Amino acid sequence: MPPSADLSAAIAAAIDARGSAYAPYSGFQVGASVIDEHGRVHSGCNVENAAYPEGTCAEAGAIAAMIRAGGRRIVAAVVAGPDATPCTPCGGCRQKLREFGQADLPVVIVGIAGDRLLTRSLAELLPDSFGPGHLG
Ligand SMILES: O=c1ccn([C@H]2C[C@H](O)[C@@H](CO)O2)c(=O)[nH]1
Ligand SMILES: [Zn+2]
Repeated sequence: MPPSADLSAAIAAAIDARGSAYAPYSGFQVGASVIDEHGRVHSGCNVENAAYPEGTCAEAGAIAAMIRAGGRRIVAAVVAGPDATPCTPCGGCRQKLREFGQADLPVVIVGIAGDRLLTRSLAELLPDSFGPGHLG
């Protein structure tokens, strides 16, 4: 787990990003953030589409922002859901996190006010996963 100051900043960024979510179809606004190997925080929100399957998750936005900024490793991730039920990442996002995170990567799920609801390692969320190492 990163220092609590860094984690606090990442939680604040995820909450802030949630406020930018474009979710007119589900009404389910999500924000996410990642801390990269340099300690920098990157965030994203879900962006839905009238062609429903084209919508993207908040985690994907945060990862895209990290890559754009030159980050290549995720040391912690935060997901901020819209209610008191932990918004655990979808299967696709678990795999996206796997590309840039180790088995012990902490994924912190927070509630409306940034209260920590659940913390799971990436290995817990995605056991026996397939990753870059499989390709040599
Ligand atoms: O971890 C999650 C779970 C759901 N969503 C989005 C996708 C869709 O826009 C809406 C409802 O599934 O929430 C995320 O962004 N991240
Ligand atoms: Zn997802």
